Amino acid sequence: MSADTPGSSWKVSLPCTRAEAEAIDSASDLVIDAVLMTTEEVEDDVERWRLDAYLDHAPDAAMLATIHALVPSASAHDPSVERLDAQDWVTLSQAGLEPIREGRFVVHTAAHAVSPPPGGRAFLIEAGQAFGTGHHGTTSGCLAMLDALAVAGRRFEAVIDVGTGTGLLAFAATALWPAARVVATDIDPVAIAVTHDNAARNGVEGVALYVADGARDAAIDAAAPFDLVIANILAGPLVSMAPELAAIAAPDAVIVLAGLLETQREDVVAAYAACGCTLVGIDRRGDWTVLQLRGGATRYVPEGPFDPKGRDGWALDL
Ligand SMILES: C[S@@+](CC[C@H](N)C(=O)[O-])C[C@H]1O[C@@H](n2cnc3c(N)ncnc32)[C@H](O)[C@@H]1O
Repeated sequence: MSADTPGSSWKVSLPCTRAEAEAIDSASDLVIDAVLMTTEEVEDDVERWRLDAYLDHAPDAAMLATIHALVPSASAHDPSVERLDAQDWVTLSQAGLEPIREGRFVVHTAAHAVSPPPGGRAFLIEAGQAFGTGHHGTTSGCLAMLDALAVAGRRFEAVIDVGTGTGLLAFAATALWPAARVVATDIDPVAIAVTHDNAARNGVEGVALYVADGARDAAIDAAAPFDLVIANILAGPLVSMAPELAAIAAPDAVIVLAGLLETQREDVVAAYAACGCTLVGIDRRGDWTVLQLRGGATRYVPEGPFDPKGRDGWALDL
């Protein structure tokens, strides 16, 4: 869909559950001719979310059915369809995205440009085809954890951000540890293209970008080991990737994991413990939990064949 055509646009809205919103936000294979935005409608009621689909054409019955199919819990609701006259739908879809501040970082859209705090760093990240504007607790929790590591005086030489989305966490790593080699990967080629554009837009240089499923990739192997491994994906893929992420971690590496609910923490921690990693810290953001682990004293060597179970992520019942 052309993202830069001002003029009439349409908004289709339906209620949804948090699980549906997370699935939509995280889906890497969703093909739909609309920009999808999910919003928590009622603070303190995690189940009441809303899906807004922005289109640059009037939705036909097939498009309405496609949008409806994304939120089965709303099967009894008629979608609200609103025509937004002579406005730029991209700006509209981002109108609610206020800048977020986390540690020394501020993340903003062009519609809400802000200056960085003193000694801080601002990143311009537009909402669009990749996940990671900083508004989600998993991303902001990772930003906070990275900032806290720097405040504590930790230094890293080689950093990898697996499942980079918009590239934001990789960019934060380059700001905190300018001398580090930084690698950012995603299974979704669109996310890597978005990260490439975001790097240019933010003057970030030197981040090596790879399209890869997890860490089983020759280019990642060649760049390993990493003394900081970041992965904000989802609990299912994180569990299934434990051996490969542990294997690319240097001895005593810091591993930051997010995308898991607090209720999934035990399963994720157990999967990494089986690969020699120890839990050293957590940051709770509502129902979401960010983990900080330490890699084993020696580099982990995976046993057995690669097990892709759980790669579908959000559908996995942990
Ligand atoms: C929840 S988003 C996080 C994006 C960003 N890192 C952030 O913190 O905002 C998860 C990202 O992981 C990517 N992803 C999902 N499965 C993956 C896999 N098996 N290997 C690599 N990336 C994956 C998705 O395409 C998506 O961009």
